[in-house]
Amino acid sequence: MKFAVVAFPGSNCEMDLVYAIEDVVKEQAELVPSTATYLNDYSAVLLPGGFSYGDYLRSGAIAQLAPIMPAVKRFAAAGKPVLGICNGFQILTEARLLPGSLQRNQESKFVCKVADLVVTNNQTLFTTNYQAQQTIQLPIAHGDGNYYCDPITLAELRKNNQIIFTYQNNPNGSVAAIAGISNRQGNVLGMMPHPERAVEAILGSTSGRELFSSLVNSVRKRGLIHE
Ligand SMILES: NC(=O)CC[C@H](N)C(=O)O
Repeated sequence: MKFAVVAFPGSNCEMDLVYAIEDVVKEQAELVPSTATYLNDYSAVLLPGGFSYGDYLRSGAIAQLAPIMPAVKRFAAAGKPVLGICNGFQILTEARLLPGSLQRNQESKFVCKVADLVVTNNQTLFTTNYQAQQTIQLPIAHGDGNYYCDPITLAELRKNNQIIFTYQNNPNGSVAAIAGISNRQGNVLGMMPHPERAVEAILGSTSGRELFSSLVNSVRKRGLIHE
């Protein structure tokens, strides 16, 4: 199975994602430049963290216009897995593949620390290897991680179990302490914490491993494998 890791100008977590896939869950990962227009050969598409286009205008606002994005939208519309981490989450909201937006942290400061999270939905393509309501530790590192959506959208997210991760100690002012959400269909996940930075004990946490192993299992079960 082959995963696409899309690199935008200013991405800085793409090699950490490649490491998590190749060295930890032992699958293939390919870096795909954001100038590409084709993603059909992949089992999943991953949008990494970083500062695409220097976060100009708003984080993710320019990246969502990159040539690769129509292919990401087609991939998502086909029900295949798309994961956006940190800046990747920001790009997915800007592209309207996920509802709401990521705004400046409440205290207007960049937050960089390990966060305690709750896996509030372990029934997604990305979370089946976690226990229900499991507490996990993942690093966060963002200036624009304050998730906002209006009350109607929040009610829908709750009703459809689209809130996948929440913070135990809300570090950025996010509505309902939301750290990660999925789309209604469950195949697109955006999260501010960095699972790819928590895949080896030496990194301080291995809580990210289950996310990648869940994704591999789901791809296998659904027959989405491209060799
Ligand atoms: N680590 C990241 O992906 C940073 C995300 C984003 N550019 C921010 O500071 O909010």
